Amino acid sequence: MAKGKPTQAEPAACRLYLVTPPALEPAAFAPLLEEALDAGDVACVQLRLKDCSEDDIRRACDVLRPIAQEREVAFILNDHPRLAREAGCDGVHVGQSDTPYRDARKILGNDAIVGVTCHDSRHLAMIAGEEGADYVAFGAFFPTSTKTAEYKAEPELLSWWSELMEVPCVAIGGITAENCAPLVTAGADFLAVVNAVWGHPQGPGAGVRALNAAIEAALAG
Ligand SMILES: Cc1ncc(COP(=O)(O)OP(=O)(O)O)c(N)n1
Ligand SMILES: Cc1ncsc1CCOP(=O)(O)O
Ligand SMILES: [Mg+2]
Repeated sequence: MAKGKPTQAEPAACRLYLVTPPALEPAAFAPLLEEALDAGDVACVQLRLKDCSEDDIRRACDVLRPIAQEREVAFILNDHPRLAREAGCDGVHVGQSDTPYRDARKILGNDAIVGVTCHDSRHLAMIAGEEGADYVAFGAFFPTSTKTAEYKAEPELLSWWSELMEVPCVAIGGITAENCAPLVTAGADFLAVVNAVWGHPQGPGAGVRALNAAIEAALAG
C-alpha cells in the first residue's frame, strides 16, 4: 500500500495486514520482516509490542519502519499515538481501552491512518466509522494463542458492515490460509495475522505466499 490509508481503491479486494509478534529483537526481526514483505502483496505492518518500554518501541520503529516504508507498505504502531507521530509512523491502531479515537486523531492529524478495535460490536464500529476511523477491526474470528481474546466475531458481521459502510474493515484473530476463505467472501478488506506468518513452519515468506494464494482462491470463487 502506498503511504496513504487502506482504501477499497487498492487493486485487490482483500489484502494482508501483518501484525508483529508481541516481543521481538529488532535487528533479528528485520530480515524476517524483509522476507515477509518481499514474498507478496502486504498492505500494512503493525508494530505491536507489549510490555516494552517506550524507548524499546522507538528503537524498534527506527529499525523496522524504513523496511516497510521503502516498500510502500504502511507502518502502523499499536497503542501509542504520540510515539507513532514522533517516530514517523504512518498511523496508529487503538483499542477500546487505549487512547480514544478522537485524541489519537488530534495527535496524529488528518493524513495519518487511525484504526480502531471494535471486537464483535456493530455499535462500536458505527461510532468509530462516524468519528472518522480509517478502518474498523473485528475479531477474534478463530481461537488464537497470540492474545487472550474476550470476543468472538462471526463472518456475518463483515458482510453486514461491508454492505452498509464504506469504511474498510479488518478481520483479526486466529486467521490462517486454511480458514480465511469465509472472511474474504464475507467482505473483509484486510486480514490481520500474526502467527500464520511469523509462526509459519517454512518461514514468513511462505506464510505470506500461502495467505495471498488463499485470498486469491477465495476471491475467484
Ligand atoms: C488490526 C488490529 N485489530 C485489533 C487489535 C487489538 O487491539 P486492542 O484491543 O487494543 O488490543 P492490543 O492489540 O493492544 O492488545 C490490533 N492490535 N490490531
Ligand atoms: C491482536 C489481536 N487482537 C485480537 S486477536 C489478536 C491476535 C491475532 O494473532 P493471530 O493471528 O496469531 O491469532
Ligand atoms: Mg491496544
